[in-house]
Amino acid sequence: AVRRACVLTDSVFHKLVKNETLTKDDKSPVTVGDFSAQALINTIITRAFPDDPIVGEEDASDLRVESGITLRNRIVELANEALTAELKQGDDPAWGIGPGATQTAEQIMDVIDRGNYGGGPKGRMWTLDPIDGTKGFLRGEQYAVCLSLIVDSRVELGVIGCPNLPIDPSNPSLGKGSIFYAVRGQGAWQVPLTEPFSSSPKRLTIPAFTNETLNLLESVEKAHAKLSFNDRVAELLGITRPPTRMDSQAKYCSLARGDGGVYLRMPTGVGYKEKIWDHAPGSVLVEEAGGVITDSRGEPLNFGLGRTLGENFGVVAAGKAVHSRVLEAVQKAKEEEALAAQNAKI
Ligand SMILES: Nc1ncnc2c1ncn2[C@@H]1O[C@H](COP(=O)(O)O)[C@@H](OP(=O)(O)O)[C@H]1O
Ligand SMILES: [Mg+2]
Ligand SMILES: [Mg+2]
Ligand SMILES: [Mg+2]
Repeated sequence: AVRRACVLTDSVFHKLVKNETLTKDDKSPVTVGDFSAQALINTIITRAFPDDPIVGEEDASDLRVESGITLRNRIVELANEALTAELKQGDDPAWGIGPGATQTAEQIMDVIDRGNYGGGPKGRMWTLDPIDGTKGFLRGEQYAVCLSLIVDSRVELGVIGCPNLPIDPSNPSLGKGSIFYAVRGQGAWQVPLTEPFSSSPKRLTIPAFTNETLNLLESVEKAHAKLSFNDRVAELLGITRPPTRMDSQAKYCSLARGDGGVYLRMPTGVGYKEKIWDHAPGSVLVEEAGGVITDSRGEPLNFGLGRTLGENFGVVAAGKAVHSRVLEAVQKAKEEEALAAQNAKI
């Protein structure tokens, strides 16, 4: 499902025109690529696991009204193109894909809305972010197709497709496009996007870092994370390498294979709650690569609270040894901030 969605989103990027993007209520963008990829993946999950609910980022309400007709028609066309594309290794026609698997507009809208599940502490559920890092996607930079399976609040499986991420940053000639995946207890792995089943998977482990090699992975978008706080944490840790900024859960993939040493995402203070689909796949990937992921207090992320992670204390992910040092630096930077705020009041 993730491979097929990556092919879809990559082709949408090359065909995207200006009026194919909507601005959601929270001012964030969503494109025909996000909607059609959610239709595609929800179709496959629904056919393969009919009883499983899905917590998906997008919903079809804006497409069901008069003003959404042009966008809806385009999404139906793109979703059907992706659904009916020829079967590849690993595909099963029972999943509603392959030549002839066309759906009506009504079916496409309904299957997008299979992502409306509210989440919660008990039972099986999938999380889907059809395009994570939509802003990166629109810039032609990093984005990711992100899927996870949660059972009783615990992430058991994470799959992250990164069409624009170099396969090996130290060897650019290998090109771009990988799928990263982890099954709880079975390790973290990387396979090429083009041939995910016929190549031998590469096992990922977070390497040891020194102060000279350590660096931060952070958002490109200033509205998504408090980057000035990251700078102070880096300073406290004695980090000299500049941070690596990239959109999406490609940051978790980069962390899992050692391209960067710490993923730090602190709230910007506008009351935004982090969404479970933005962290569930990445969290199991990092843990299976030998890392630790918590909020900025050192508490585990709770995937059983609903569609969000609840009150926002940020996210800290790193290798085991580095993680405890980062938490200390984060506490120190928070204390400094509180002190400065107090002094400002006086
Ligand atoms: N104010 C905010 N604070 C933190 N995250 C935010 C935010 N507004 C939007 N986001 C989330 O940030 C995600 C992208 O993260 P990153 O900056 O790491 O690329 C978005 O995912 P989508 O692009 O799937 O909507 C969105 O869910
Ligand atoms: Mg979005
Ligand atoms: Mg997202
Ligand atoms: Mg998204």
